[in-house]
Amino acid sequence: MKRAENLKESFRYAFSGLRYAFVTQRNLRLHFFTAAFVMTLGWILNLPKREFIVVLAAIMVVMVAEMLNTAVEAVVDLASPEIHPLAQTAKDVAAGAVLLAAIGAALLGLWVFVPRLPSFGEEFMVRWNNERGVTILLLLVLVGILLMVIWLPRTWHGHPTSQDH
Ligand SMILES: Nc1ncnc2c1ncn2[C@@H]1O[C@H](COP(=O)(O)OP(=O)(O)OP(=O)(O)O)[C@@H](O)[C@H]1O
Repeated sequence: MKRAENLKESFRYAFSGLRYAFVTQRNLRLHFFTAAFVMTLGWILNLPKREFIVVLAAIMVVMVAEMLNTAVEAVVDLASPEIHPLAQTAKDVAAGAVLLAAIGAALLGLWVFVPRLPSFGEEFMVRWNNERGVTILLLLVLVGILLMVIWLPRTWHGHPTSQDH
């Protein structure tokens, strides 16, 4: 069995896992783009700090659930490559956890953002007039993430089991 020799190695393996999940899991990439979009929207709408933190926590819960789901899928495929009812249970329950987290985050997002959307145009103009540089930078970052979400999987073959799901 391969073991991490020190803290640096542990981080390297952890980052490798993050990269693997990001590159191979379409849903995780979608969550990542949604997170960037929601945070930009929150910044434009001048969301109070406390609400920003709650939104951020919900985003993290969804992403962590998606990564654990990916780990469960890999372990199940290793332990039971053939069809088995328990393998199905494990994968379905893990997928259900992601769904639950995503529904919670979506409801929370609606609750926080919908009442503020009517003032979007006004708030955007305030940001645009006072902080044009940051606004343009954030919009460019969003486009960059979108391009990365679309193109990254085609350029990375760094893991023996990497394939787009
Ligand atoms: N070994 C197995 N035995 C029985 N059912 C399985 C098995 N592997 C997968 N399934 C069923 O197929 C579904 C899809 O499994 P799969 O491994 O393709 O996940 P996936 O669609 O790639 O998930 P994701 O989109 O999150 O990556 C599972 O939820 C489960 O119901």
